[in-house]
Amino acid sequence: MAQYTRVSGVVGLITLQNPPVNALSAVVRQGIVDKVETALSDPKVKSVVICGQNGNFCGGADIKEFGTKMFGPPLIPMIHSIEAANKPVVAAIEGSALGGGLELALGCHYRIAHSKARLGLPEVTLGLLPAAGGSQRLPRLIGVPAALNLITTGRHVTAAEALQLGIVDQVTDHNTVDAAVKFALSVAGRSLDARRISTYPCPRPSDLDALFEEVMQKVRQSARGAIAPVACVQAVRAAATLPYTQGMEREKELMATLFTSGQARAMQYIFFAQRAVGRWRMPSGASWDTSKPRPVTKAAVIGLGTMGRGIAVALARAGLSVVAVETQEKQLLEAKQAMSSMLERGAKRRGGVPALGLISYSQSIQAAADVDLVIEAVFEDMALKIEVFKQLTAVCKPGTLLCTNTSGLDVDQLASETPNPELVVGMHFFAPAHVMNLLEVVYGPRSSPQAVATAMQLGKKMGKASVAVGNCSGFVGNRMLKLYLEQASFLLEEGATPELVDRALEEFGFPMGVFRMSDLSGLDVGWRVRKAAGLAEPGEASGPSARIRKGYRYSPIGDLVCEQGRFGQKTGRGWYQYEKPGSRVARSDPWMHSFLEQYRARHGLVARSIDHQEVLERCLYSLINEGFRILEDGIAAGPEDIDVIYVFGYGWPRHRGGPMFYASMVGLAKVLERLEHYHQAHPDVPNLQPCSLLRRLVASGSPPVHMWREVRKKLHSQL
Ligand SMILES: CCCCCC/C=C/CC(=O)SCCNC(=O)CCNC(=O)[C@H](O)C(C)(C)COP(=O)(O)OP(=O)(O)OC[C@H]1O[C@@H](n2cnc3c(N)ncnc32)[C@H](O)[C@@H]1OP(=O)(O)O
Repeated sequence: MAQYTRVSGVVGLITLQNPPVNALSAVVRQGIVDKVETALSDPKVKSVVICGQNGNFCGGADIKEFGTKMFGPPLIPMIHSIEAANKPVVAAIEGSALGGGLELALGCHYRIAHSKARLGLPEVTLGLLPAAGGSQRLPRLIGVPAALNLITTGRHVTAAEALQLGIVDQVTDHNTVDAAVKFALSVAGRSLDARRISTYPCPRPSDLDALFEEVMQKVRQSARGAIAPVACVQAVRAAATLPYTQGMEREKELMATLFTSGQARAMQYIFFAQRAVGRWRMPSGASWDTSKPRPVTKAAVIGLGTMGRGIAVALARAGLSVVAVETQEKQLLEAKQAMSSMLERGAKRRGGVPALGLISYSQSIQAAADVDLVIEAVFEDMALKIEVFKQLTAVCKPGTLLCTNTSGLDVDQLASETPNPELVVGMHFFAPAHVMNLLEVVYGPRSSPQAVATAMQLGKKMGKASVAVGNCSGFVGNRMLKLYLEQASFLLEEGATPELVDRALEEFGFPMGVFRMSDLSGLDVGWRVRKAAGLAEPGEASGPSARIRKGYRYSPIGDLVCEQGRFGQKTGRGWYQYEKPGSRVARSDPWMHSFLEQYRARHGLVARSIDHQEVLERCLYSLINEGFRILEDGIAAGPEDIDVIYVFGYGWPRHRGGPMFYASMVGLAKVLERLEHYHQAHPDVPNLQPCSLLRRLVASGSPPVHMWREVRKKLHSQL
């Protein structure tokens, strides 16, 4: 709803009231329509200010209303009537003005923003476009190139940038509503002819066609099959080439296609999933609302390899004091230099001052004596980590939380080596840790809820989607990835090439196919893990037994490639060839093709034709099947947790909503049928056997994702 008061005698003040972000729900829209009418018809009122309750202007349309029958006055005529008003209307922007919120402000005649406010048209991130006139007004106000940038990326701008771009008229450090009221008094009675953005001609750059062609090409490339960014470009083009009313028609037409699309549903699902994972729950019943995090102002990072450096930088950027420890002098100096330039580059890109002063460097673990929390980031070796934890236990003040950055080692085992296992949690960061926005917080049976709450809050503070997961080999992300990688190798044995597999996955929307991705991360990493697990065996054994380990089908192809010293980009050779070690452009490698032919010949395998559909079904459905097992085991609390992990950490295309949401879109019965089919064709691959939770869901009529938890609960109660 909206509240109306008269202030300073002649200013009508309309306050949007819909906590927490004043989203434009039906009642809020009705409130605005009514209160604007009241203000305009009150002869005492000379000008109007629109603001939001609790220091937040407006977070846009109410996303919860999408996909339901819409009631209440529509946004477009509501904004038009504000713009057409014969009294000046000033938007007082505090907190955020996003999506429909900014569109509402663009319908006002003036905009005053607080210096800490954020503005943007993020509809593209929800699979939509700014369809309440935003795609038509913004280019008229700030020009086509700047509007294209904001609308196609959905990025939020600061008040300072908004002022520079011309989106707002004034920025204040003081009370924004007071400033807006003062401003409204100063413009009362002035002509509004030059203040209605919809009447502005759209500035047309001379090379309009070339500009749109270039932007469209760029957008198509980065959108990877997402339709909203393309529609955003088309809508801005309409603003630049058509009169306003026709542009609005085009905006409406484009929005109609997006609004009901599966992509919009997927992206809106991820929006809410990202927030839902913050409401974590452990199998013990402990949860986010009953567990209070501890304050953390000072943290230590032990080990300054690639991961440790990224973690320390991310902590400093979040405003924490960081003690960075590396025992080797040479490595410490190198790390210091690298971390300083990471901070400087980041500050240059984002604006602001690099947080160099927040990090102190030391060769001694003693420096961690007074910190609130330690993140150990030494080499992935259990014995080494146990030793470091022993030292930390001796050095740190009582109650210090001990976190291990590991991508798969047993957090419980490590915890059991310390006198206070309740203080131990895993923090699985993704490389590069100062860039990637995902964190798996791994709890063991003895981790205290407070330790989990603290790690989750710290992750959030670092700007990462943080997901609490149980302890098991590979946790959630890597446990599922293992099956995806395994199927990709089997496909090579059966006749595919790395190029074919990668093309299918990239057309699906992954930024990189599995083989290009493996080349980037380094093939030796997985090889080391397989050797440690007793899977990788040296040599070129042939015959069926050479492809069986522990009774199941195993593909040694990756091990053989590593035996050739081909570790991916860093050695200039992997599944592809590169111009030189460290180069990034993957080129098809004839060596690999003849290696695969020889391999198949040696093992008596006959290559067959494999299409994209099979690649997707085998790689993705096996990964999804493991996702169901993870749910069944209670390692992830719900499908949203898995989907957030995959979208934020593994490049799963956001417009497909994450693997579990994707499975529901494909149809659980279809996923089950295809898994059964592939399991029959490959009985030596037990992982293809459909998981019982999937069967149970199909038997329950394939309920939507948000109801899966109920089915799982019933399944558990019957066990
Ligand atoms: C066919 C024609 C139809 C025309 C339809 C017109 C379309 C208009 C386009 C739009 O306006 S689409 C919406 C655009 N707005 C956004 O994308 C903003 C989304 N929100 C955010 O980015 C953030 O929430 C925030 C505003 C920056 C605040 O961030 P903060 O970290 O402070 O809080 P959160 O935890 O994110 O959110 C708190 C709480 O509020 C819920 N919420 C936020 N925004 C909306 C919204 N626009 N609609 C409904 N609910 C919203 C959020 O889900 C959280 O609640 P929860 O219960 O914890 O999930």
